[in-house]
Amino acid sequence: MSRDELWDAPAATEPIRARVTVPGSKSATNRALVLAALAEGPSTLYRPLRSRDTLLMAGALRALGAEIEDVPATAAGAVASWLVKPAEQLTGGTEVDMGAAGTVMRFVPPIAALADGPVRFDGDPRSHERPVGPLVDALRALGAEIDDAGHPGHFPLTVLGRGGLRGGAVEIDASASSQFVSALLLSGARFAEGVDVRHVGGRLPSLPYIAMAVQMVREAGVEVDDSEPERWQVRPGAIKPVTQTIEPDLSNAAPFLAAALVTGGAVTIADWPRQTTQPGDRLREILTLMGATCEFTESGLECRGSGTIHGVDLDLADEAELTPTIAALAALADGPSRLRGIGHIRLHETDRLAAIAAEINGLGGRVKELPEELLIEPAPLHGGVFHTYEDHRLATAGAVLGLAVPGVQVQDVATTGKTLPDFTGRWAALLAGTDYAG
Ligand SMILES: O=C(O)C1=C[C@@H](OP(=O)(O)O)[C@@H](O)[C@H](O)C1
Ligand SMILES: C=C(OP(=O)(O)O)C(=O)O
Repeated sequence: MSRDELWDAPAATEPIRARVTVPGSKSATNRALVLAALAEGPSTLYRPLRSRDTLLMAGALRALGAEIEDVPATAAGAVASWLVKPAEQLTGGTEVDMGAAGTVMRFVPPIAALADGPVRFDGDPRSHERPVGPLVDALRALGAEIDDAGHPGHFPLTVLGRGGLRGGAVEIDASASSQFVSALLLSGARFAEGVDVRHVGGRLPSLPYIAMAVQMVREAGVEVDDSEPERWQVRPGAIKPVTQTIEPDLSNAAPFLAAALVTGGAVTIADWPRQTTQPGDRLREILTLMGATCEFTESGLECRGSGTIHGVDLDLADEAELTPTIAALAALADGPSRLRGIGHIRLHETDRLAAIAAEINGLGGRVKELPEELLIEPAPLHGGVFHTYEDHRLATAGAVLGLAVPGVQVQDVATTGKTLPDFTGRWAALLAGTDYAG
């Protein structure tokens, strides 16, 4: 499918009633892959996400010497898995394609410092714009050698692996991306002195994702002290192999649950974890504020729409990747909304504040973009092309609007493959109320 291709987003003719199984969490899959590649023996990940971002992570770790075997699901009911065998010694003299995956861009350079030769990092044009400078500075302070002479503090760059890293105490301004902190925590046990990271600077976004890194590193037998706010101390030591099942991606559940609100229907997301560090868990609260009733059932989380969507005033700094879906719902609400604390998503796959405002307004909406917020007034919307800027979450937001607004055409819907394989097939099953057959 070419990037210019337009997908006719289906309008719903009746309330949607469906049960949806969303694929595994991108963030958990890529953290688990990293830890498995650094562990002292083989690990198994059940139900990993297989999408562009996780295949790029697997490719990066293979380039550094890890073996990753993809074991498909069987007709007899065994779930799909990835078997990861770490390398005896991480190998340099290689290149890593990062695509536009923030997790690959931030989590892999610290690993490359442990390799036995240079590792060159490059990716999609957007990877040259997304921030990495504070992580480069931190890695240098921890003993790494990095050649970023072409465009200091940006990709493409080369990490000159020396087979190990001193580590120790470091200050980092992670206000542009929490992934800088997660990156240091995931590899820190393998640095000679471990790592003692302090965030200094503006507001740190996406805190639940740092909590996810802390939890997964601890599950791998590593000692982490996070008792002080904005400071994380990782003790040096072995990373234990872990056998684990990856949770469904709750951020990717957002557009499917939104369909219940838009159509006054009921959507159940299968296997929603009762306890999780995923920021998407806050959807239960957010969608309730927007007028839905959300409750756990035997099969997962069910959200029922009332037929009316309420406007909301929300600080979304911790779960900012939900913004495109929430903004789409807000554009269809009965009153104005204010989405705050989201300035850093200008540095995501695209400038999301600018893109959301331009595309909803292109359909007749009234969205005002402030430096760190969106103000959204409901307005009668009409059909038209919804551009997506190689941003998977813009594409799914266009699909949500299309349920209520006939004639919405989503450009480059295939960009959803960054984190969600076969989105259009899953969306068709949602509208039909049938199980997604794959
Ligand atoms: O660590 C992670 O897995 C993520 C952290 C967040 O990044 P930022 O802190 O850059 O927003 C989030 O938006 C991204 O989708 C995944
Ligand atoms: C910001 C996102 O991704 P990345 O991991 O590339 O930062 C996202 O998935 O919304």
